[in-house]
Amino acid sequence: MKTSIATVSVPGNLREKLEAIAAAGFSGVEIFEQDFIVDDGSPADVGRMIRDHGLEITLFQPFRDFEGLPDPLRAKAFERAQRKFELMQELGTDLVLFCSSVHPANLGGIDRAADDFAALGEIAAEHGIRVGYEALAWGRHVNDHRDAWEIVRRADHPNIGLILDSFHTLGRGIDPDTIRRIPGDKIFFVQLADAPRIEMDLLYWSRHFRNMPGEGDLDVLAFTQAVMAAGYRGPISLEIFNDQFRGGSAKSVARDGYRSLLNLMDDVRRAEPTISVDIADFPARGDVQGVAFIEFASRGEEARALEALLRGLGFAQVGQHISKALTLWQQGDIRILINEETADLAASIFLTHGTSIYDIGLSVGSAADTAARAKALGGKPFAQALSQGQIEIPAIRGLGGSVLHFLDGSQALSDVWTAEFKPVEQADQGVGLTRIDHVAQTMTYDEMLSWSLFYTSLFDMKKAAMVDVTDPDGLVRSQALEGKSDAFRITLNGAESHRTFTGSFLADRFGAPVQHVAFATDDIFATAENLAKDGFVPLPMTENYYADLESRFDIPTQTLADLRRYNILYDRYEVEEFFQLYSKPFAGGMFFEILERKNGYIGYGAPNAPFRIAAQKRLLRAKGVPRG
Ligand SMILES: O=C(O)c1ccc(O)c(O)c1
Ligand SMILES: [Mg+2]
Repeated sequence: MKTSIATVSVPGNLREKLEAIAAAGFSGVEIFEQDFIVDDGSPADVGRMIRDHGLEITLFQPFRDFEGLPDPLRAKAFERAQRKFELMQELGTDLVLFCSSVHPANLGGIDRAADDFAALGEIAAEHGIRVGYEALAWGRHVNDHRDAWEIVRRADHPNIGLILDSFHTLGRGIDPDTIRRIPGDKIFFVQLADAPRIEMDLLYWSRHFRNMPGEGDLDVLAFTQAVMAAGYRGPISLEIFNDQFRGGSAKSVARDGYRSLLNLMDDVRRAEPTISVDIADFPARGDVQGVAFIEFASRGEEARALEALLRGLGFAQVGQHISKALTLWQQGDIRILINEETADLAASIFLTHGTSIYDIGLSVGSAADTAARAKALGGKPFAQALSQGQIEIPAIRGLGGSVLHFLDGSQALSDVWTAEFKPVEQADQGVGLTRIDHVAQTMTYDEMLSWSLFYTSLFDMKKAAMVDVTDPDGLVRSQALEGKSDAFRITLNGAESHRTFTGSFLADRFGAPVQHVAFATDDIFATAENLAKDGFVPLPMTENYYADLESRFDIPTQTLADLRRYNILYDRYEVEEFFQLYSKPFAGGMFFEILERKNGYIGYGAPNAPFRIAAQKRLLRAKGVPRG
């Protein structure tokens, strides 16, 4: 299968676009005319440059406002078309996209348009060119692929075919299964785009908000299944108009595009196994069964401070690595590693960013399969030299350089804790923390789609609704991703301003660092009591907060007193209840959360977030940001 992307989807000048597109793994490219015009090379030069990148020009586009015009406009449109055919010959491509006319003088009429295309087909044939007709969702008379198909059918010319674009079909709410009745050989080209479901003018929506398949809310899968079921076997191409992408990095946009396209085509063959999809086989999305470990890069004083914090939270040092400066801390099913190595990735991360979580271990069904899928979708495997006695654990680079390790129940991997670590202390009950409820990653707002695509293409995870969290100094958007079971949840927090608590943490980190980890307990009051005995001081909440809780919810007097006493935050939805408490920020803005979910509460306490952030900022402003 030819994988293709339109130049308009990728930022940069034409050369930068081509470089990124080729590097991401695409085999073809749609040349958006503007991108060609702004280049200073001749058509032949540009064509050569594209082929030198190992890319084929799959389509030249768009040609606007051709059909349905009265003379002399009609004659002028034919003349314009002829010039573009000549240009295409020099560029070295034979397929052009004509989009349905928005011209005020367009007279309409299916047969008039069909006659225009039949006549155009003759000229196209003389130039060895094929013309594909696409219904723009906002076309003046033709805005539905079924009408565009009727025009192509009546034009009845071998050089005239149909171009389908998922946005125009799905954006208008047209049933994609209507594509199944179109002969596949008359579909000349297929463009894909997704988009978030927002009520707005179609043209504006299309030109500014499209995104990669899987990043939005449209049923691009059903559309692509229909196209393939119709017998289409040409290039599948991404055509994404998106303001954010235009200002982003060419490399990342192209990489996300490739990931999204392969992920989608894999979904197509799994959803409808009778469809043959010509891409290499790779394993299905895995189910994540939980967070097996989180690993800090730290050193010296900062590492001692972190150890003290972990002890205060009830963790015991259960292991010392047999050959590395690596300690293992445990409570319940929670494992935390502190890496003080001076020569590997942990070292370089500590030196540049201070104490950070740089590695997350996930428990999956098959570690090898998960790593293979990640690689097939353009992910980079991660490997460091193994020290003596170390087990090789499959790992990949996350976006932005962090690391994900995969553990499973296989003999070799499940032995890692006993094989690689010498016992130090016994783990006891601690303060009652049982497991990691979620890991919260921080990123710029622009990176959120990349990360949600990264996780949802790799794992069986669903996106929860986006939540706005207000910080005194800006907005933070929060998106939760959840596995099939609730064993693995991750929240992506996108900061738009560096003055937010999230944004200021991000400013001196790299990639999309973990800012907080939430531990679950089955009894938060008992845990809080244990913590108090151990001298742990939680993030203090204000009296105003508790007065407001009292006014909003009917809370028994004793419970309310306990919430106040232990600085526990509270939320309720019908019978579902949620309790949270926080550590004070450490290491430049990281923190731990302790939570209890009751009666199936599935959220993250979003109503409490502004109060928690204000409390964190109050502390930081009072003391400056302690690093250790
Ligand atoms: O927004 C547009 O004008 C436009 C142009 C060409 C396309 O293929 C398309 O889908 C939209
Ligand atoms: Mg299009």
